[in-house]
Amino acid sequence: MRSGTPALRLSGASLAYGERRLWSELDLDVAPGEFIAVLGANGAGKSSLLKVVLGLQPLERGTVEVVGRPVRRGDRRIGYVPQQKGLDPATPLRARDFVRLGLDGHRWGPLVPSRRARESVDRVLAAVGATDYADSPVGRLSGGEQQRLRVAQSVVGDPDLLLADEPLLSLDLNHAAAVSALFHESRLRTGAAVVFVTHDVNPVLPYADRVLYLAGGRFRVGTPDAVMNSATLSDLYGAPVEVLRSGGRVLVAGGATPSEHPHAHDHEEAS
Ligand SMILES: Nc1ncnc2c1ncn2[C@@H]1O[C@H](COP(=O)(O)OP(=O)(O)OP(=O)(O)O)[C@@H](O)[C@H]1O
Repeated sequence: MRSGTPALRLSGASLAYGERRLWSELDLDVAPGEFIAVLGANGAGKSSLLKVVLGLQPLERGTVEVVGRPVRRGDRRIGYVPQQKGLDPATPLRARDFVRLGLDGHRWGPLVPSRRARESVDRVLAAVGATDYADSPVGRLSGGEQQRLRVAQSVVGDPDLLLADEPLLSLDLNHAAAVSALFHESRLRTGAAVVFVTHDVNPVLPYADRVLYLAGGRFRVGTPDAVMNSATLSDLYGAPVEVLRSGGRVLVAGGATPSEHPHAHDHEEAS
């Protein structure tokens, strides 16, 4: 990785499906090793943002680069945890082989046996608490067990950029904490940047350097304190939102519906 080059750079980026614009004029640099939480209501365009970075969805306007190069599909520099869906029960892979695909799934032919690869797989399996079911067929595992394997697969290849789409869904508290900590550990160890889509900021509050909050076509980006407060979110939603802090947790109250017709260029770096 070239030093000083952002792991992810979006410049003047707008995304639309037909007539419907999800967000626009998004400028965002994510530094190597940075952890950014992406929040927002259902349909705000969080998953779509990840699809843009994966080269699966073209921008309407603007540019997107991963470590200084335009995005392309199948970029091995990116680790990705897709939004949860069950694996086919008939999938014959064992858990450890599924994780191993994150190391050499792009190669044709049989997996190359190597001690280093095995150690890497064992390390991430342990980190997500999957050692006990490492040799079980993935299709027979529970949703949460499969989800932990997806997380392990995304980090095992030491990518420059980690994209995770609601990776804590259906995880119990202990495993959610382990998964958040694994992303944090990855960025410390390898300098990976982490873009973490979540409905709840609390599990990642200890790690998030910044929050990108999408709502009604607008956004705010800044430190968690700068974004997760009543004034900033009320302004973003154009309706009263109350942000409460209790015991180190952030609670967002208020049934705000983002404006369907946001003002043009209404976004800013919160400070
Ligand atoms: N390929 C597509 N074509 C047309 N519309 C799409 C497409 N993909 C997503 N959308 C729509 O764009 C909107 C944003 O979807 P997206 O999945 O990015 O939202 P999200 O913020 O991740 O939501 P959630 O929190 O529910 O996962 C949704 O209303 C969705 O129906």
